[in-house]
Amino acid sequence: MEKPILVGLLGLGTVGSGVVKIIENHQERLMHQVGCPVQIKKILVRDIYKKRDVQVDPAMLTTNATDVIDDPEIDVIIEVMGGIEETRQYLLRALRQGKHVVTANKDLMALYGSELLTVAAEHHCDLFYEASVAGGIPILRSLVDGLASDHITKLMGIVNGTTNYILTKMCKYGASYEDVLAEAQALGYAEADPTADVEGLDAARKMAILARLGFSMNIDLEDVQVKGITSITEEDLNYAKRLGYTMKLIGIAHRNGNKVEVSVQPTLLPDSHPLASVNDEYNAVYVYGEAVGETMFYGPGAGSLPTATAVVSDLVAVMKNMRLGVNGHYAVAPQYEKQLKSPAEIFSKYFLRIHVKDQVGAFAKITTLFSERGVSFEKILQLPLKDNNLAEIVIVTHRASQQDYEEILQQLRDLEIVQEVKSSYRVEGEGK
Ligand SMILES: NC(=O)C1=CN([C@@H]2O[C@H](COP(=O)(O)OP(=O)(O)OC[C@H]3O[C@@H](n4cnc5c(N)ncnc54)[C@H](OP(=O)(O)O)[C@@H]3O)[C@@H](O)[C@H]2O)C=CC1
Ligand SMILES: N[C@@H](CC=O)C(=O)O
Ligand code: NA
Repeated sequence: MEKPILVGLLGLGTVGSGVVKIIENHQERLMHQVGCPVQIKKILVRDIYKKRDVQVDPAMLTTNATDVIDDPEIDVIIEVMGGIEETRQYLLRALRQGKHVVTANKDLMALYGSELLTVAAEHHCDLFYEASVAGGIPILRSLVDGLASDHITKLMGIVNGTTNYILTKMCKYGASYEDVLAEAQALGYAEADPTADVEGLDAARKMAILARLGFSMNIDLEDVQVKGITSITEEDLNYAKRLGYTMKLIGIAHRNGNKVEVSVQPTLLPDSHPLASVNDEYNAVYVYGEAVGETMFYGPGAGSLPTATAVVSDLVAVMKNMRLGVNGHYAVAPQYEKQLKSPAEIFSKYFLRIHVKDQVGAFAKITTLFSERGVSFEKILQLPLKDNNLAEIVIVTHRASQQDYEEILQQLRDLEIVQEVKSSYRVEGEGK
């Protein structure tokens, strides 16, 4: 029997437990693929006495990272503990000792991916991170390998399982935000601190990673415009339904030449749009390449076994490379200079809901602001509110530049007849 490849696991939570199960249950298949057994030797946790939903030999558990990272017999470190600074130090230490790394950590890869990949390359190590974006969907591998020959100009998708789960349950069943967030946490979809999910930061991190790989540009997290789902109201969801839209948290990365825009924001999609029917914790990423045209990748974006599948597949890739005596990192070698688009160069349709004083000429004043900037309406509704002196106006515009639209919003807020701008969302798909 060949000597096993020994693995050190950092973390035994939702994803770590899935990794242990897959390595145990698929041992024969892994043997076939790689030609030698694989075995987890040590596992770092915070609390070795915690009750877990996977059985491991208690002697494997440790609360001392050194026991895992500095063990000379361990060839590969799988990091599924989360966190940024401490974790970054652990992985740098592992790479500098020549250990290969597999991680599911988008927080870390979005901020320090370039540094870690550089150190990995310097030490001839693999550093794979497929699970970090869209859980079980092999999207990074598809961008790096499957679409390697193409020039990708657009990436758009649902890349956060927690918020998609929440929006699905709120839109379809009228569930309350708090209840469904608690469900998503119990199901293991949410981050340890779900603020990153609901405020759009988790999706922004994933979009930065996707755009970096897809466009071969050094896209930083701060280049991503971010808005989360916390301010979406029941009224907005009702109007969306009435107008034939579905609300989704959508990430978009788009380039025209060297000019790029990357954003994450709640977006209204026509019900017929392919992303509108991606529900629950599922994710989907639409990729447009100049030669291939449209492609779409769909699958579970969060959860124990789906995410662990991506982690263990990365482990298989590492083990194959070890056996071949090569290493093939997902290089971050920016080939194109990045230039962010200005707000005047970013175009979209918009949904706007405002409360105005129900006075003669109010409507005309509002439409004038739009027409002065050449922004026309696709849909418009005006309804009386319970307070008889107020009316609710809902507008869906045709495409407008972000700059024009934001200036219109500012001018609307300054109008005496406008009581409040209640909500505003990007609208994608169909129409001019
Ligand atoms: N959950 C999901 O669906 C997905 C998660 N990810 C990413 O995978 C990673 C893990 O997520 P998940 O499994 O959900 O997280 P969990 O909170 O379920 O698990 C984290 C594990 O790491 C251990 N741990 C955390 N911090 C430390 C520390 N400082 N020292 C020692 N042990 C520590 C915990 O120990 P203990 O058990 O003792 O508390 C726990 O076992 C994160 O980076 C996450 O973003 C990526 C894709 C999907
Ligand atoms: N919290 C994340 C987990 C996977 O990345 C999500 O909900 O998508
Ligand atoms: Na993935």
